Amino acid sequence: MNQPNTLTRIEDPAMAEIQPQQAQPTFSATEPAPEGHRTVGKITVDNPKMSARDVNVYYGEKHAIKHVELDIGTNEVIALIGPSGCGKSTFLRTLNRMNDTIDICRVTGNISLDGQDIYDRRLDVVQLRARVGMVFQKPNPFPKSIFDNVAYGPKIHGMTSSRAELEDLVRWSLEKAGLWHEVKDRLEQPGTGLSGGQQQRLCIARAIAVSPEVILMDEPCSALDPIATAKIEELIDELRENYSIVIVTHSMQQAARVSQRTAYFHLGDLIEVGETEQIFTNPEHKLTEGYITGRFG
Ligand SMILES: Nc1ncnc2c1ncn2[C@@H]1O[C@H](COP(=O)(O)OP(=O)(O)OP(=O)(O)O)[C@@H](O)[C@H]1O
Repeated sequence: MNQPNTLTRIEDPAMAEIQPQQAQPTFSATEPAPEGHRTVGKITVDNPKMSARDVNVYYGEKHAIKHVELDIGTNEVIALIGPSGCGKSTFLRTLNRMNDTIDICRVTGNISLDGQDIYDRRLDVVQLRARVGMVFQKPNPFPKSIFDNVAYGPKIHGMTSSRAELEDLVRWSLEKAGLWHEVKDRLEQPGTGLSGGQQQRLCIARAIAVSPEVILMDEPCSALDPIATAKIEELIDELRENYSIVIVTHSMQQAARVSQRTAYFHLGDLIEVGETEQIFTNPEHKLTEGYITGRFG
């Protein structure tokens, strides 16, 4: 799908030569896309895990997400990028109904997980959030031991039938999150006593312990130093084998390192989506280009 062409068609070949220079969008970094704007690039994938169609989010009168259409592929990492306030986190939160917790927030449109409408009233939101887990910007371990942080979800969901099974699951999750060797001798100590990077990996272990299919990450490295960030990025790459991952990031380098597809948001519109390499080397839309070249944002 292409953006609406703002130019009149130029048939004269001599004129066509100057067309690229004239091909400026009618909108700027501070203006919303015009009514009827359509996302540039391919919003669909061959093997979607989740699909968002005509998704709108309102906070009271504020229209924060506008007619967004996007597939989340199976076993892919997709990065959501864009200037502050463009709606990345809002869109991310629609994917596991975290917005339900905000009174003034209203979501319209359709979001499905394996073809099932996640906004269906009969759907159990607790189950949904186990299938679509979330890792937040600031590591937020429970005020419990390292073991209990990970064991909590499996216990509530009745996932294990014996202490030994639970211990195996906790170990597996910590191994998957790349934390086991650092904590195996202090499982009974508080999770809050770990370093920031370790706490974030603990939160990832907690998310994967309940066997999610999708993991939403909202700027998971923004509170971490470069070494801890590198570990989380490696982990994201490994986790992709088993999960679909949607990551909001302010770091374009991070988006380029960890994701296969990138979606660029601007004032609530999904402006462009495509293969990460293409978005960063050859974006089609002027707004995407403006953002990735650092002209605004
Ligand atoms: N709880 C809320 N109540 C009212 N407005 C909100 C709320 N949360 C977000 N908004 C507004 O919705 C818009 C999108 O916000 P959102 O946090 O999704 O953007 P973002 O792209 O994730 O920004 P940032 O990169 O700064 O985190 C902004 O204008 C914001 O002020």
